[in-house]
Amino acid sequence: MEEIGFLGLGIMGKAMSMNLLRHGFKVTVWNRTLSRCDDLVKHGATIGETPAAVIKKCKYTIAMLSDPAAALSVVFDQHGVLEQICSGKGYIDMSTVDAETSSKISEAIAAKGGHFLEAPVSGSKKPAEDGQLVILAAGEKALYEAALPAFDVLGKKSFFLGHVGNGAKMKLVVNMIMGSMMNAFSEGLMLADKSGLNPQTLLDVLDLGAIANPMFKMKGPSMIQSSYPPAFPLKHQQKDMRLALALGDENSVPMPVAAAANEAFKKARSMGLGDLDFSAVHETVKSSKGSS
Ligand SMILES: NC(=O)C1=CN([C@@H]2O[C@H](COP(=O)(O)OP(=O)(O)OC[C@H]3O[C@@H](n4cnc5c(N)ncnc54)[C@H](OP(=O)(O)O)[C@@H]3O)[C@@H](O)[C@H]2O)C=CC1
Ligand SMILES: O=CCCC(=O)O
Repeated sequence: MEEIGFLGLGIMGKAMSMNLLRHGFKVTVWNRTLSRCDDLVKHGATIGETPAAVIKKCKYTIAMLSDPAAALSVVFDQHGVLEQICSGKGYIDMSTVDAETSSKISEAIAAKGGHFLEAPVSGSKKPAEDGQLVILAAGEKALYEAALPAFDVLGKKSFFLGHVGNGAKMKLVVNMIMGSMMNAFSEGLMLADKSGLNPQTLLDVLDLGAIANPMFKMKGPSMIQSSYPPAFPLKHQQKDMRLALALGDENSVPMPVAAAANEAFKKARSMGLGDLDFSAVHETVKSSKGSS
């Protein structure tokens, strides 16, 4: 595969672009805070001064950005993707955004003769480092097939879900379920503790039963210690809950559990916990009245 551009070197983007470098891909990177490129340069990456410069140099460019506003800014703003995208060049946005944002980007890129694929991912920092992501792609099938050599390095499984928007929707449904589960898990840990049970024993019981899952196993011990090192920032989970609830509105789907979970994530953000891991929502349960 030709040289790959990579825009956005946060928790996920840094891990993913490092993985591409380790597997022999030539990678040109850009990040809004340019100093974040330094580590990648030490591992063989080249720096692009702007998103447009990266697009000009590379046949394919991946983006991994915070949210819809960031994804749109990198494409539409001065020195953005649109200034250099053209026929024969592909843009693959792996950020978690809503379908409308993906469609706006897709239409603008197509109008310039470029090619677009949305490909949000399931899996957090460690699966990104280990190339074990689940890739939820939608858009131009030919670009999906061209991207497979990179996707095979980045993930353990790739899905092609049809037209643009389906990848975004699938990702938001998955994260809505995950955010709702996290709140139930947090309340369960608190209930066990406050009713005189050992929360670690609860983790052991859960891990042997029908609801055993990697998230509980990985996050539980840290939550018991009130430790929330950011693998998936809470502010992004709350963004995903907000976008998922909007998707529910569009489709007249009642989602009272997700709405309650979103309120807890919003409360956590108001407590200044947005940059911690999304499991820090546990602090909102601990801070509730009567849980001194
Ligand atoms: N962390 C996780 O477990 C997972 C995250 N995701 C999704 O992946 C995306 C990235 O997540 P993650 O890496 O954790 O997030 P981070 O907050 O670690 O990184 C966000 C990236 O977006 C960039 N950015 C933010 N705002 C702008 C802007 N206005 N213009 C240009 N660049 C901007 C940041 O640049 P700068 O360094 O300058 O701030 C940084 O490169 C998000 O959509 C998230 O929902 C998906 C799966 C798992
Ligand atoms: O969007 C991030 C979700 C994190 C995960 O899938 O474990």
